[in-house]
Amino acid sequence: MAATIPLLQFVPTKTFQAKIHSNRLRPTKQRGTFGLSMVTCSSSNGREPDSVDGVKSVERLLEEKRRAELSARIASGEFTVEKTGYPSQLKNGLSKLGVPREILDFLFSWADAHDGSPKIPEAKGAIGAIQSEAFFIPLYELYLTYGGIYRLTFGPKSFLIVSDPSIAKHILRDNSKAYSKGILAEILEFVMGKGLIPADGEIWRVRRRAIVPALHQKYVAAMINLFGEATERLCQKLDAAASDGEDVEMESLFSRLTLDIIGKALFNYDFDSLTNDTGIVEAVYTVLREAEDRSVAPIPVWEIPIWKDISPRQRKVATALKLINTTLDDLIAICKRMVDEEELQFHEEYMNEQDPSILHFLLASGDDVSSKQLRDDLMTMLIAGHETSAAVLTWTFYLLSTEPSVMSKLQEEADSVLGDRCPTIEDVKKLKYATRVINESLRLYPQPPVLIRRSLEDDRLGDYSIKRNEDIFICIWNLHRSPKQWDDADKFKPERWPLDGPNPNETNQNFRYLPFGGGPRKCVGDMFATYETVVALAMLVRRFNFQMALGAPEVKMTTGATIHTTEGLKMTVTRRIKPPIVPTLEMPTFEVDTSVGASKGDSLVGKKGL
Ligand code: HEM
Repeated sequence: MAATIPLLQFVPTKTFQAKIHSNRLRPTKQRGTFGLSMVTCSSSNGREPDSVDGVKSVERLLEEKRRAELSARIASGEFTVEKTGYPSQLKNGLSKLGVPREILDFLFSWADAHDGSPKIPEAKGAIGAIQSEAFFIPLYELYLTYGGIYRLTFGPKSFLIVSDPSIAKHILRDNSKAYSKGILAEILEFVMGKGLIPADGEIWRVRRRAIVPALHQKYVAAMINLFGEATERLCQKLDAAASDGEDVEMESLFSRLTLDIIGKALFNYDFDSLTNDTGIVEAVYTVLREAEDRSVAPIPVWEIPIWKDISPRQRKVATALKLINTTLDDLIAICKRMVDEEELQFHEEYMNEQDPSILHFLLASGDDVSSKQLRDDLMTMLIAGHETSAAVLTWTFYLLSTEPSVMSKLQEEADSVLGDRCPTIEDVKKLKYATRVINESLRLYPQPPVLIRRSLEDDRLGDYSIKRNEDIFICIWNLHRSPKQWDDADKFKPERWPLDGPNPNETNQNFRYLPFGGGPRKCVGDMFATYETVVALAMLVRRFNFQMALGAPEVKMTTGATIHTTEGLKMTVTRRIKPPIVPTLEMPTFEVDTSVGASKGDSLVGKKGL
């Protein structure tokens, strides 16, 4: 099944850049991950020599021309299938299975006669002719032409692309029982098993009911300290880089930051990946990359039994998985012993102060589940809560590098709310602008950019009838960037979310904004992730200035489960000359740590004098 996804590796037009983002998004020829896409966003942060601008504007003109040509080709119907493809495909499929032609003719003529509904607009798969490889960019182009639902057909395979809020609401919330995770579950099975993300049906219901209570308010509040401590470790790394005048690659640092956080938060394990790159950390990355690569492989060779034994890569994956599983089994065993020795009084907001992890909560709650299922759930949350948050931070810092005025406002807020302290839950609630920056970053760079579903029964989507077994992509990228839904859709504008308004979510935005999905399968870690990214953002910007590094490679976008960069986010980090801090009554005093150099004030983080 994974082999179907690379078929989607088509298009992005170079011309798309001006449309999508004022910072010149541009496609690349590099391979995408998770079958999705790749574009580049050149990000020089205004530091390119002037002469380059002339070349860029010629390039831009050429790209606009190419884009106009693409639009004209779409409009001319070149990619449009005249007749609905589904019944004929189904008919052919059944015919190949041996169903007699006469019966099929009778059935399909009856169905046609009784199906008064219009046919879903269809784009056919000669799309490779457009010559490009990014995924959601052409999906966006086609959305502008075909509207909120259209079918994309590649040879024998077809997908419904949904970019309409009310249809998204129907699939995700109103009729969610009629949809499964489809392809996604198939791709992720080897690593997540029957964990919460791929699981469907009864297993999902039972596991969701067990896991959601673990992320209660008291737990999330306790995590704020963990976010602060982990970010402080990152600050120390950046401080050293600032002293040495070395540029830093922020994407990999964010990936490590969030891995360290999620390891502690889930099973009280310190990956310490900010300083350590071997063993279990390497194993986690091996497995993650494999999951992404499988989704774009043309042939699912890993399903050939002998391949597992002879392919060095597959052997490495198997070894990595074994190490992770053994580590998780050990952690589960250790935690079980702790719970057995504990004087347990389990209640709704139960939390063990020494080990506030989700694993501890689950075991203490008497969660009656096999170690394998527990492992699947932990692995699922490890992946779900790691790359997503890292990607949010990466793209937020990229966006900030393009809008210095937003950065200044953010720093002002961080200075006045946090001073030199490690954030508390009350602080985080006051970091309203930082929260809006994260909300807006998630609008422009949704992680993941598409949600995958498969229909389990016939249904109606808007004006259209669909049959069971349709593979569906709910294109959050399109929803979040639709000019129908947003003013200045491509502009990074945290101000679009009023500071005194509610936190934007799928409900109050009527499903045009879905950073954490919606309906029963909505992310269980939304609050956790929001606080995590707000804490990291505020702590980093109060202490450092960030600029795209001089001569850094263009920031190019490639999508896996989340949107990655292709060559990292290389930045120059400098310590801020700090403004005076005006103490407030709530603010504790601090001991001065004179052991640290130029940013002495910042080294006080977490050292409360009172
Ligand atoms: C900024 C960070 C995050 C983003 C953008 C994000 C986004 C999402 C989205 C869009 C979904 C819905 C998927 C779908 O409907 O197909 C989802 C599901 C999920 N997320 Fe997150 N997530 C984030 C962080 C986390 C964290 C930190 C955790 C765990 C602590 C987590 C655990 C999960 C789980 C378990 C599901 C599956 C829920 C279910 O199917 O019942 N996520 N996430």
